[in-house]
Amino acid sequence: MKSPPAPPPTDVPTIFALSSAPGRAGVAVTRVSGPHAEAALCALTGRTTPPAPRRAVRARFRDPATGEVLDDGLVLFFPGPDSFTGEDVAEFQGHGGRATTRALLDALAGVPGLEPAEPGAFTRRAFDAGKLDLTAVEGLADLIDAETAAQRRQALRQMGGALARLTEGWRDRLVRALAHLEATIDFSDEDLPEALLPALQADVAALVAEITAHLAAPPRGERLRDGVHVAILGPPNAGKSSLVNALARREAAIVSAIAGTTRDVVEVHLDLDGFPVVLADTAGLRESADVIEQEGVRRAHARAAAADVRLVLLDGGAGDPLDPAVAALTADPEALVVLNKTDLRPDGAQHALALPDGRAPLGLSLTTGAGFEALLAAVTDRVRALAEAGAGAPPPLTRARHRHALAETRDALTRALDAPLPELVAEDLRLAVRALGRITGRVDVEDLLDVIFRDFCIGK
Ligand SMILES: Nc1nc2c(ncn2[C@@H]2O[C@H](COP(=O)(O)OP(=O)(O)OP(=O)(O)O)[C@@H](O)[C@H]2O)c(=O)[nH]1
Ligand SMILES: [K+]
Ligand SMILES: [Mg+2]
Repeated sequence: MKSPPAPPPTDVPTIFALSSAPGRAGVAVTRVSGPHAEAALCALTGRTTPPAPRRAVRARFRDPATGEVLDDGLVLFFPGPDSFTGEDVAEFQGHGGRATTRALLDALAGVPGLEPAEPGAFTRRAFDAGKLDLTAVEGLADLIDAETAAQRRQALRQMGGALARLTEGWRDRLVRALAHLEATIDFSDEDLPEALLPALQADVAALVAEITAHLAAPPRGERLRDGVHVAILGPPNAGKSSLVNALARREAAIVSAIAGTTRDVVEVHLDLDGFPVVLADTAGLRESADVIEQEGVRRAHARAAAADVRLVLLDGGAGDPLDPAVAALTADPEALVVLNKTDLRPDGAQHALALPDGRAPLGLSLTTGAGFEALLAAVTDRVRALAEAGAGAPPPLTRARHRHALAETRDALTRALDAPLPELVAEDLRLAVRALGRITGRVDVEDLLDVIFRDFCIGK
């Protein structure tokens, strides 16, 4: 049976921190959370009671020790449990200067029972109070870190509980199946529906199929969070570094007429139409006696293998652009093959080059700009297709830990389907419930008992 919620412990420290970015700004927001938040608000503003909940009121912030006025701003009070952390929260909105925020933080440090917050402490308290599950916490972190529009949308969706609802839905079904099975084991002398075990088998098999399909879907969420990796590959002097600079709109990589200029992998972060991209410039692929260049070529191949998109750039100024050193990469039907320097070809931008499989590479001249917009559109299309999770699509997994937990769930369920005894099936189902619960941070089994007692009313 569920015990009533424990009363809030009185010895939890009240924490405070600057919640807006430090430095010069119009406004700086400082938050205080915990049992002494109200006292801190009153001590710094000279009020005897806090303002009405969630109402901003003007106040002078004073150092309680000296009475010196530190700033003139707004204060708000969010009584628990209806606050971000679930505790009493006081918020000071002052001016965003370094000295001003420092003075306010020093004054708060002097209030009894207050201590500076560790990084993430407010969110940790929100999680402990059940205000946010782990996926929402991660969504919040991603939202703060979001650099592109698509990242922002994904983070907001996860923060809003899309992933939590999906996994909690699976978990509820699993908990129900497990509860029914536990009941057949523990109360086998009671009247239980005959068809329970076949129905359970069918439920578990359906869950395995759904989870397997979700795991098999391309890792869009992770790509959108971390960036789609695009590697630019090709023979020396094809213009790879020139292309990276053109896409980045800055001189990120060294360009020269000397073949073998680029040795290390040079990474550039881009925003292509709202999608984050990690573009990699690589060493020209060729046989070389130079050990440093050999290492560069090795790194280029490694990057090619790890990339989501391989862009193979051919040298249109070379006698035979279909360089044997890149034949394998060019033959990859997934690769985006581009013929650069069409300005040097007698057949120009409408080049007649065909790949061995009949495909025609996109033509490009970085010198004249011909074909650049089309290439940019082609790369953007690839990136969008890899990273986009449409509004109707199931919420993507955004972290490796989601994937691990889900794979563990599927493995346990698959074992359960083959387990010879109800007790062993139950054990595997329990492992699956626990693995699934790790995604949102729910690891309790209370709800299992709830289902047993609600659905069977055994021993009423
Ligand atoms: N004519 C012409 N020259 C180009 C074009 N694109 C690049 N180049 C020139 O080709 C030379 C090589 O360019 P890079 O960008 O250094 O080539 P890379 O593929 O990075 O070369 P490595 O790093 O040595 O493998 C430079 O002199 C560029 O200015 C183009 O479209 N037309
Ligand atoms: K070069
Ligand atoms: Mg280069």
